[in-house]
Amino acid sequence: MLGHERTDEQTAPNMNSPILITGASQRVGLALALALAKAGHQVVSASRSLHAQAAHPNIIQFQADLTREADRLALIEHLQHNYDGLRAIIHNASLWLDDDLQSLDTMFRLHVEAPYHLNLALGEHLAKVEKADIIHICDETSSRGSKSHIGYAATKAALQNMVLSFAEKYAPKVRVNGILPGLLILKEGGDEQYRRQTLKKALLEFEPGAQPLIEAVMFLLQSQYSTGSQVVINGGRHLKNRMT
Ligand SMILES: NC(=O)C1=CN([C@@H]2O[C@H](COP(=O)(O)OP(=O)(O)OC[C@H]3O[C@@H](n4cnc5c(N)ncnc54)[C@H](OP(=O)(O)O)[C@@H]3O)[C@@H](O)[C@H]2O)C=CC1
Ligand SMILES: Nc1nc2c(c(=O)[nH]1)N=C([C@H](O)[C@@H](O)CO)CN2
Repeated sequence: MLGHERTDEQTAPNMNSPILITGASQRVGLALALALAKAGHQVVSASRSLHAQAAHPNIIQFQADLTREADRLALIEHLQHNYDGLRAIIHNASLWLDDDLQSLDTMFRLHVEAPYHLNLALGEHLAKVEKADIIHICDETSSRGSKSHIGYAATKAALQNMVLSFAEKYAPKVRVNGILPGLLILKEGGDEQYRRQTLKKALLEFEPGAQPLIEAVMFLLQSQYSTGSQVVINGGRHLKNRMT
């Protein structure tokens, strides 16, 4: 289901090869979709919910639960039948769930199965565009694990590993890279103690918001010589409190 149809009088910028962003109904993904739209890109945003704030002439919202194969197939068909190609796919959709078997299954479907399925199905559509990119939004936690979010860190590690495989599979027409954030935006409603503890985990002790990720995406979209790479944006967290 489309949430925001462009009216005819609106200029159709680059309508024939949009950027697909998964999980752009809120927070980082929404800010990224708006930044890309304002930069002149046509954006298709796929999330379970539609968001009024994502209403922009360059943004088409497509309602999909990406843990469901049927929804992914509908999204793939929409992209293949309505556009000449794809400029990029940005796998941002994610759930940061506490550990239990059901949550692990859900996060595997969202962080691993969905990007795997969409990348395999849309590789040829990407290759139709002069310069095409796939960007996996991972998490720098994967490099060290997380005792409080074991399933989340493991599934994000799998997402990070797929950067390597798809970079080799799709070179040279499609570039595939990962972005590894540390803290970006804290969850709403968290307590002050958690906030202070989290900020202190990095050398740069502040909550940066979506901007570092937007900047990393803009870099990768214009980069001519990056594939199979990881862009880390973690405020120096890997250097804090080292056993020197
Ligand atoms: N926030 C942070 O500090 C950090 C974030 N990251 C990563 O950055 C990215 C953005 O983070 P953030 O904005 O906080 O993420 P949020 O958890 O706030 O939002 C995730 C997005 O994914 C979508 N989503 C969730 N489940 C599904 C589903 N089944 N199908 C389709 N879409 C789904 C949500 O939309 P809807 O519910 O409408 O489906 C939402 O738009 C994520 O990949 C996250 O893992 C990494 C490190 C730190
Ligand atoms: N999908 C999400 N992934 C992550 C989130 C989030 O809100 N949604 N939040 C974090 C934390 O902010 C963490 O980086 C610091 O505690 C990690 N991933």
